[in-house]
Amino acid sequence: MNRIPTTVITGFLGAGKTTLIRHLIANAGGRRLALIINEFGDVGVDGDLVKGCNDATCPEEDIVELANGCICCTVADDFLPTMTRLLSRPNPPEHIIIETSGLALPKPLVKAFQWPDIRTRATVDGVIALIDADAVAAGRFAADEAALAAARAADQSLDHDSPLEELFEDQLACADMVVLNKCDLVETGALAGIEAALAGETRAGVRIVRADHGVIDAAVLLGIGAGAEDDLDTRPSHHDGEEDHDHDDFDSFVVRGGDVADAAALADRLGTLIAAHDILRVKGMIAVAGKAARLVVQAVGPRIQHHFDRAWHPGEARASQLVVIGQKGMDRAAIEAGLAGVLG
Ligand SMILES: Nc1nc2c(ncn2[C@@H]2O[C@H](COP(=O)(O)OP(=O)(O)OP(=O)(O)O)[C@@H](O)[C@H]2O)c(=O)[nH]1
Repeated sequence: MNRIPTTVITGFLGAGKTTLIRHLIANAGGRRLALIINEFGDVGVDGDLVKGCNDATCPEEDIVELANGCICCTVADDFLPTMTRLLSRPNPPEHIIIETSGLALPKPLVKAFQWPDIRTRATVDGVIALIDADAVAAGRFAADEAALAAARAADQSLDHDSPLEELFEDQLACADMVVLNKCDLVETGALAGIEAALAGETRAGVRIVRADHGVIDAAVLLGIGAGAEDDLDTRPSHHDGEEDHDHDDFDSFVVRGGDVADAAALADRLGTLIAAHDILRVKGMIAVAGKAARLVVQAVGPRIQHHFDRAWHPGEARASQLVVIGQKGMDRAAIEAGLAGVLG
């Protein structure tokens, strides 16, 4: 029986997973795709952005959102039933793409493909780890050795690396292919050094491919034929042997508002708040006063981008909402207060 190939796209918050998937859908070479999109925050922004593509290769009914928690922790409750439903359709997709949340560990998801109900009908064609070249160059995943030493001194039982570093390593160690994305933001001369460092974290023989805006040929990404669920032992994780893991090191909340009078002032305020607080990622949709289109706002680390993506649909409530994801303990009240003045 032919098993449906499934590609798992992993990568830290804001690495460019949704951007890559949008390009893949638009250039799928006629393959009928289904998409499972997982997000850490309560509001599904990525699903909305991908549905906005309106591409016949991946119609809206073939896009399933699993918001509200990382897929690695909701495997049994959310992922397995969703996958079973997709596989049981009278006309199942030819290839399934799963976008994990930026904080998800890929290994528990791959392991789910060993479940009896799934393993006869689907296989993991490949795990693709997206790496934000700009963030690596800025040292955002490197451990803050001084802070770690201080934390260990305060708590003798602390034996793990920084949460960001551990996630980064887990995602790389599970990969069949690494995409070094956002190369446009880094000096070309620095890329070879980044690649050499990444190669030290991957399994032997894993290819590293450079990209801007996730532009990679579908033939490179799909059809790897890895069968990743069959060689999990070669994919080490910091959480091997643990019954359970959590994402306690990270937190997220949603800030809502109405029509925003001044989008530039909002971006400025976001920049100030990101610099002052432990914010890792902000994304959402904004209603701008006097504009028929909605503004998509994206912040990855200190870099903030915004663009109008489409007109508000008739009957759709004009509303502004931003998902904020950061390190545990970020000052939510101060961030909310900071945004309140500019969020309408
Ligand atoms: N300059 C540049 N920006 C990029 C590139 N790829 C993605 N971006 C931008 O980075 C931001 C985040 O991209 P997404 O595709 O949403 O990242 P993601 O990995 O899906 O984010 P999460 O789902 O929140 O983890 C967006 O503003 C993108 O436009 C790239 O290669 N170069």
